[in-house]
Amino acid sequence: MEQFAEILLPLALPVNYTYRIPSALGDIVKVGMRVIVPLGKRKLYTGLVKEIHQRKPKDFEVKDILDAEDASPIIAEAQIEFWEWLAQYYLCSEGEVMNAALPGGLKLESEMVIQRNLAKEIIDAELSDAEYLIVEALEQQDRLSIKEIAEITGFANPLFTIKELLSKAYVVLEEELKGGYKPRQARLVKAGPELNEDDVSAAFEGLGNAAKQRELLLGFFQYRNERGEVTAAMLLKRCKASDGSLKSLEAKGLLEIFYDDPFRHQHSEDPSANGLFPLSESQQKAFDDITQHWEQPILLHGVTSSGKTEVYTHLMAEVLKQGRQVLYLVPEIALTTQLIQRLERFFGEDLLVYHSRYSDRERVETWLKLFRKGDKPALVIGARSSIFLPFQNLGLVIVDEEHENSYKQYEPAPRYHARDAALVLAQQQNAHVILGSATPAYESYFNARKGKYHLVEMKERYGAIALPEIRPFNLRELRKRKQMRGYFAPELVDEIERQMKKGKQIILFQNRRGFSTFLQCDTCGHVMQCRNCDISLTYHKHRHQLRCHVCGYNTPPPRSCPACKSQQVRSLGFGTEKLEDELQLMFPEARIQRMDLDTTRKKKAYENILQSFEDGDTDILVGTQMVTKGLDFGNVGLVGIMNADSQIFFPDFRAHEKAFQMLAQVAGRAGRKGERGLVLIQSSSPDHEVIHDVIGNRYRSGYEREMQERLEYHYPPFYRLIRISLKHRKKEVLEERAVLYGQELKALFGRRVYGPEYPLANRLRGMYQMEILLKLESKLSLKAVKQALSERTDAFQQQHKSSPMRIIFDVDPL
Ligand SMILES: Nc1ncnc2c1ncn2[C@@H]1O[C@H](COP(=O)(O)OP(=O)(O)OP(=O)(O)O)[C@@H](O)[C@H]1O
Ligand SMILES: [Zn+2]
Repeated sequence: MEQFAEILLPLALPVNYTYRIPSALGDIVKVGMRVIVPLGKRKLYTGLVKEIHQRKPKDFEVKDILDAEDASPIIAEAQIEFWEWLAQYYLCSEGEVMNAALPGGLKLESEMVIQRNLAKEIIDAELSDAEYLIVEALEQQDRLSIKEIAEITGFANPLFTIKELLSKAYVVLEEELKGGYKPRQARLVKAGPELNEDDVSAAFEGLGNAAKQRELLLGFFQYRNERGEVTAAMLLKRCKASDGSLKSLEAKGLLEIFYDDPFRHQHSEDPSANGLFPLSESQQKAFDDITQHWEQPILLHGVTSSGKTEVYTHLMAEVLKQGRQVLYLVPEIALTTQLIQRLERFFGEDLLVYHSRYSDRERVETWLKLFRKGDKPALVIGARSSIFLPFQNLGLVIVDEEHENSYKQYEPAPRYHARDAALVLAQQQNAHVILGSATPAYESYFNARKGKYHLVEMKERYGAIALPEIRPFNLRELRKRKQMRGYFAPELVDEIERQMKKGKQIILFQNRRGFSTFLQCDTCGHVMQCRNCDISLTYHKHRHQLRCHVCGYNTPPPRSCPACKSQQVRSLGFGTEKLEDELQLMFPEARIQRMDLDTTRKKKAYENILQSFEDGDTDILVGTQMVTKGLDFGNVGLVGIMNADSQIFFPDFRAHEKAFQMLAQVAGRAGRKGERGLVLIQSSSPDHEVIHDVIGNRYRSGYEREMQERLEYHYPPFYRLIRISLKHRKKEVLEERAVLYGQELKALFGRRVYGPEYPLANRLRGMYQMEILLKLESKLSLKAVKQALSERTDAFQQQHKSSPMRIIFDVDPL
């Protein structure tokens, strides 16, 4: 019976492709394994086997799988089901999901690289014409990938010819995955099949006068006695022998070279709760409540510093004890260094950390480690991409700070939300899920109120410390009365001074990086804009540059206005850089550190800034929203919010929700140990209801207000959104197409279609863009909608093939 395989290719193809499994590979190819397949005339791709079946495709000629790239699968079968869901839900191809899922080193555009074996001289008679062509090409160039060879020689499938050349030793394989990684493997030596260990003298006799080999064999026995394990490198060094001698012994069957599994040292100790902090009464209550109800997803709503982390830790220990696996998702791994160190002490070898900022090598290693654990207990702590890891016995998923936007991937597809995807992953693997936050996303809270999640609340801070006192200041009034000291209300300045005298630390929050937010000409009003984007440029003083925060374009600041040549160019608005400068002038003695994208690009930068704060070497920490994410420092007496307005008045339906979350979170960094903390908020509308809610710690009142609005204006959680971004380099083309496309969608979905409209910025990275928003009633079948949407879009693109407009779907956009 002929066998076929459905192959995932790392491309945005609408369907997966089917290939024949040639009989030579019949026993080798398995689901979850990487294979090499031809695509089009010349291209070779590495794809992943999704399914093996006997259904011969009817409407096209099937090509053969050329070779297998792995000896065994690299993903668990359960993952495929998850990938399918992601592709279907987020409207992208399974290949795109696979691309996002696999770490670079396991990626599929791998390229085998061939080199000429210079030790082997060319004997024409030994080579076929095809083989000769390749050898010749390699004489010209040191190394060639298979793809390159295909291009140079014009062979569609040079692979088999290359295999011949390999066996004839004309070429060698530099088997190198692009971006590549192979786990480090130790080359070890053990007794061979011909070695009779009961009578070793026979072996020595058999070696006759091959002195080096005798010495090597003797060395092997000695070494093995001492160490138990013999590495080839050490043995050769000790006996001053060559690899050739070792190979001769192997050829005689006396010794055998083998490669060690680098993960064999993994042993999972029985994880026990020993060493965990005992839970407080309210934590214990939450713990019990959770374990009694966790057949259902849990929403843990606990105020800042209520000690949610400790509750998670006990829950993790519980699940690990049951022999199952745990995924602990955090929005930003760099901010959890201390936590990781602590968890490492309890969970030891079972703890794995995964994050896209890690090197490829580290990520592949973690991936394979987890995969090889099979169904053994493991705890993974990681950022959003860790939902893709090959769990095979997932018992619990925790999504910490579940309201965080960083769980959403914007670019490229799949544009998934790790929290929502984690809920599905957990369901597929029959695992418990806990979403936790001091300021839950309104959608999550809505689900809890509706009974879809079980709500667990923690209303007190750990150690019964009061929530901080929060005082607002009216920027407009203070400016009018000319009382502001630079960007500071006088009380804020006084309070900073007082806190420093007390030996307390201070966090100042300004959600803009750079020096000034824009440069404007006083004479004509011209604002310096990015060349590629419809965005004003930010001035960065330390680098003396104007920079675009979207595309990275930068240029020295102009001496005069480019529009009217006036010299009166002013910088307006302020970012963290300027704040730091002003602060240093005001408090020359203060030790100030800044935490934003610009200061944390280097690998250890985050850790260093936080460590310095933790150690008390920093008095004032200035930062963007990075300082809001779950930081836990005991000595923060004061938090200052430099300007609450930009959050509150941002033109987005979630602005109030987000503003509340951000303000409440940053406020929550104050007074976590010992004394009650103080928070000062500067705003031009200090009477705004959002600020009132923050001051009074009234999560629910904002929630209820917003629910009214969302219902009325057709927003989530009552309606589901799909945002369709349309992009083109030419404005006219975009506008014309967008209108046509919009009409087609309106014919399908009627009044659920909004737009096309220009978003806040018309042009980003050199592309003009417009948006269409679909608002879908929650009772609508999302699957049917998506089906219709994909089909109509494909047809539309077919009709407008020349210079196509890019159409990007974002399901549940943020
Ligand atoms: N059972 C416990 N024993 C000792 N210390 C505890 C315990 N529970 C919590 N703490 C301490 O209380 C502080 C606050 O806890 P944690 O950081 O977990 O709060 P949180 O609920 O995650 O707050 P946030 O939402 O603000 O991040 C931490 O310093 C933590 O070490
Ligand atoms: Zn730009």
